[in-house]
Amino acid sequence: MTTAYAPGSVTTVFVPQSDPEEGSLGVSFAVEDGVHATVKPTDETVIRLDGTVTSFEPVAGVLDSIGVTADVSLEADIPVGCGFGASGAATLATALAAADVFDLELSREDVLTAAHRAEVAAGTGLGDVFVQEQGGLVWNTGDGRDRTERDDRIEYTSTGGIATQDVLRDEGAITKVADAGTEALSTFHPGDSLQAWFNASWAFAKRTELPTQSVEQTVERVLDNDGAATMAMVGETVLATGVEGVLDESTRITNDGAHVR
Ligand SMILES: Nc1ncnc2c1ncn2[C@@H]1O[C@H](COP(=O)(O)OP(=O)(O)O)[C@@H](O)[C@H]1O
Ligand SMILES: CC(C)(COP(=O)(O)O)[C@@H](O)C(=O)O
Repeated sequence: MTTAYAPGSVTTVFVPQSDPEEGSLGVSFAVEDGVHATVKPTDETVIRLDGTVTSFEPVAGVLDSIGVTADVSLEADIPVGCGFGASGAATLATALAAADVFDLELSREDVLTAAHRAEVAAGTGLGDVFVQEQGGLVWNTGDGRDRTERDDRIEYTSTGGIATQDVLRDEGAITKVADAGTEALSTFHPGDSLQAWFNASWAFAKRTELPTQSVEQTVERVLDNDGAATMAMVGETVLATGVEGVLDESTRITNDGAHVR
């Protein structure tokens, strides 16, 4: 058996593209907490999340696409379904571990492409795995993907999940995301402070109408404490910078990409 790890990632702003092959436009960063996948060859695929058997469409899909069946044990340090890209991290870590344990002739690029296609096919992600593969702050504002290393501390509170599949299938929501996202991305400068970018991201998030009341109230609490905050796309999660001890949890941007352990 082989265990691989992929960091979670947070998307602040995104703009879906009509051809999903290269991923969406947007600004995301990888976080220290992620998903560990232990893969053992078996006759029939079984997927467990933190010890409980579960269906996990992109994980099952990536195994299918590379032509193997396996017992997959996922351990998540991040909440699943809350905008930390747990689906992408689980899929990428599973693909990396499977390529290793089955001794497949797959390059890292092949593994990444398989994980991305499985995420797109399941409707659970549009580009998270490209961020998780490399780590750091990763953006694509229309001129291709670019990356910088950062180690900002982030506070967050998750109050619930939002199924990414439901949002991506909602044409009205996606039109608002694309309009507001395109405008926000035109103001992105990689050297700017995270505080400035979170403020721009929150203006984007409000225009998408995705923030719930609980997200709005939590963002207000951060602003009242002189920090900046925004919503993780797509989950009922608030991310904050420039505050200490205001939200429940903390993590950091990580510059380490996914790897076999
Ligand atoms: N216990 C669970 N809670 C939430 N999602 C789960 C669970 N077990 C498996 N899943 C799967 O995890 C995936 C979550 O994907 P998504 O909504 O994109 O979340 P995230 O923002 O964490 O990537 C879905 O494919 C869902 O079926
Ligand atoms: C915004 C999103 C589609 C969301 O995904 P998740 O973190 O899985 O909720 C992301 O994958 C992206 O491509 O920018």
